[in-house]
Amino acid sequence: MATLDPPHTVHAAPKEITVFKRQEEEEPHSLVKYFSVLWCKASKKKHKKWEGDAVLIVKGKSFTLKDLEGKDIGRGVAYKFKELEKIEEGHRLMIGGKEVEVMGIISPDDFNSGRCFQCGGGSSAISSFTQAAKKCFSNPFKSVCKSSSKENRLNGFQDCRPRHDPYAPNSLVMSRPNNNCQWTFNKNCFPIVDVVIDPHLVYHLRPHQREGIIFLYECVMGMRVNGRCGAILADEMGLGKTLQCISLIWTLQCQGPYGGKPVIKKTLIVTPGSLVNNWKKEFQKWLGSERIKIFPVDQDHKVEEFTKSPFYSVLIISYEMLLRSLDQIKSIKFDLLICDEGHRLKNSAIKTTTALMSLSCEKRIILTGTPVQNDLQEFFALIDFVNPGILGSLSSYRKIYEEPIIISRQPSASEEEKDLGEKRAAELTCLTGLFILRRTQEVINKYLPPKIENVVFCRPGALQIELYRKLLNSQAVKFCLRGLLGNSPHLICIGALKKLCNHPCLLFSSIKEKEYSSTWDGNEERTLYEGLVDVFPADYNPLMFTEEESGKLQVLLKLLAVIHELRPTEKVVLVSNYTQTLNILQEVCKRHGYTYTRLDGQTPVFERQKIVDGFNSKYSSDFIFLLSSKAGGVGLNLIGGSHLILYDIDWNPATDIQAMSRVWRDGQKHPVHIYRLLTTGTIEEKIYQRQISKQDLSGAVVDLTKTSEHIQFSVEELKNLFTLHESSHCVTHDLLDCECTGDKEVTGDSLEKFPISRNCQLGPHQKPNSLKPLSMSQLKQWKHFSGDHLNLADPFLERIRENVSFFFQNITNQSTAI
Ligand SMILES: Nc1ncnc2c1ncn2[C@@H]1O[C@H](COP(=O)(O)OP(=O)(O)OP(=O)(O)O)[C@@H](O)[C@H]1O
Ligand SMILES: [Mg+2]
Repeated sequence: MATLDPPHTVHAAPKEITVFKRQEEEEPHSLVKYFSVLWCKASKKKHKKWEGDAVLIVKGKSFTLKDLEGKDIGRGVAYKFKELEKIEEGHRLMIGGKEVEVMGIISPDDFNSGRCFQCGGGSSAISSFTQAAKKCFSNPFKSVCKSSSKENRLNGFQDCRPRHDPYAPNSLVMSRPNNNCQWTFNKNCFPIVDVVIDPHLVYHLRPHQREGIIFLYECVMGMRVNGRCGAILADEMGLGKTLQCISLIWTLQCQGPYGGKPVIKKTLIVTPGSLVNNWKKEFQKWLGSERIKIFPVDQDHKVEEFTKSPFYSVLIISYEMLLRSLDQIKSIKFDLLICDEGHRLKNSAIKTTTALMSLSCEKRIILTGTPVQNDLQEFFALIDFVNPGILGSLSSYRKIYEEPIIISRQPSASEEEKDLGEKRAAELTCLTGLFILRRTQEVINKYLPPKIENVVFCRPGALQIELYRKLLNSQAVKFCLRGLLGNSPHLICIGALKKLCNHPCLLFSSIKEKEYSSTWDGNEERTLYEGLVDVFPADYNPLMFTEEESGKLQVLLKLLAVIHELRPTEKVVLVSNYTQTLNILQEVCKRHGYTYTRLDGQTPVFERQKIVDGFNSKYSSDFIFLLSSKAGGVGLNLIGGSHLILYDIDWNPATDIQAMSRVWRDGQKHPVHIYRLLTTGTIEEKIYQRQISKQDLSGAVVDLTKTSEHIQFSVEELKNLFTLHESSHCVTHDLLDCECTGDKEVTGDSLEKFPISRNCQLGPHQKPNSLKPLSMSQLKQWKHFSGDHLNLADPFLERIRENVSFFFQNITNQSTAI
């Protein structure tokens, strides 16, 4: 057995312990002890040059030395393990060629949570804060205000009063800074003045928004994590993150706790292009146009204008425009930075993130409706953006948090690994929870009208079935199922099936397009389309499509007709993921004389808000809003519509959820009806099942940027995808293990009684999330019945039943529904 260090004695003697390389000699059940130590390379010098802090872990005869970034810097097995047993504070030992001095004992709890790594590592701000807060603090007024200017200062602020009455009923008063904060931020010893939110705003605030404003205020004022001024407001969609920010900006721009001096002068709001005008509108809605001067950047209003004028205090700019005007933006001193839909900053390497990181502004807020904790790397990027360095370097974060957490989630993890991973996750949540706030939709449910959600399984038309069979018999599909051909041919097959489900004419157009194409891709696609044209009538013209050819289109038409008839003043949002499908839906609107408006990827950004406002206005004559979910999903308010029809389905549940929450939100006056149309027995059902199956959610990366190209399929899965179930009323119901035969209305418990929990990587410390996709077991709790069911209480469903094989329905806020 080799020894790493030959035994020798040094005067004043740290004891050398002989170490063996072999770890297996470790005693399995021996107690683990942890010590904080200083370490340096072994030398005989009297005055040591200590290299740094480290954590020593001793288990029986074996030990590991880790630096504060969590990296192993020494490990081995001790020969004289009695020495290890007796370690105490002040001891010096030689281990693994290093000399260590024991500074103290670390409790297993501090090790398991990872707290012991924080004191020298990235989270110093937090630990020094908690330590400082615990210490008895001398009043900064006493110590600092002895200067000769003290009296002048106090005189100057003698009649410093809060801007609004803090004692008025219902007033919303911000927390006063504690001594520690004053020490850092009130060096001039200004008297403390209450910061009170403008009663004009408070009047409108929901309780969760009041709390949200206090949270944001405390974060940006450095009151939650000492010296750090960042926050992430991750409230679910539609909870009014905009109003909370507007209230904060207005408050900080006029008031401050130190002598009443305003905290900020200029604010930068960066947002997706389609929401620039939405921000403008919200400012006007809540503050009118006089109180605060905002400057939305668009084609006619360039950043220079803002730079030159002292008049404006808030610059609203799109992410794209920000990159183009970065130099100008950098020359302006912003005191507050708000990144709306800030989930896009989850990648620290992308230009937008580096550009925003380069701004010197310390008070940074990310707004996002998407949960931030499902991917630990993305989580780090967001945290590091708002509070740079707070979790240490990326490499130490990986060692201390990410690795143990991921290891603990693997099926092969030992009890010890599971325990460590859980504790590290809990600690990470606890640290970051100081400046992340997420509330779920439930907090506003009671202010919203009922929501009636329906999943409608539409019978495919005869032509659709024939074409579907033929596609499944094609060479291309057979090759896919044998795992042959590279270049993702399955995506082409899936695409063709999805088009067919929407309408056969879409497939026809693709076939015709490819007929003349000579690329390799084209060849592949041709094998898929072989012989298909013969199935269509000889004189088939896709522009003259008939409505009976698509099961979903027939259902859609009947739905539109019944809505028009029974609710003549209500409007419909009609959503598809595809521009070509929207073209067909638009044509249908024309044919039937339905007035419509449309927003898709081609709609110029500056026109979007106009279109949205037009539709939401009570004077609008548009009956239908045609929306491309990918283009217009995020952030839009379409409360003018109270019926939302999802014509097709996306692999990513987040895209569909985004679209659905455009109408069921604050300001909606009518009960909301949501219809998700799926073609029975086809790939659409499979995609839906994939959306709701537990297995798919275990990774739970619910993210708008993930598309079907990122999804890997096994041959087994492809076989399932490429099967048509012609005899089933509803394959999804067949999979539910439900005893009913669909001939009577079956109802489980209401969905609201069923808390839904998302498997996020940080473990079970999150609250359930109401806007997450359903799971199979939750779907089983929905009312469900076949299309042949006798008494349908819902007049809308009654009208479409002829073309429908099965329904699922769930009602939220039931009291006044339908
Ligand atoms: N207290 C309130 N009273 C009435 N309406 C409100 C209130 N708060 C917000 N709203 C309205 O609710 C709608 C949704 O708000 P907002 O757009 O800020 O949501 P959000 O949290 O940003 O959602 P998303 O994540 O989808 O962007 C807006 O029309 C807004 O004016
Ligand atoms: Mg928003």
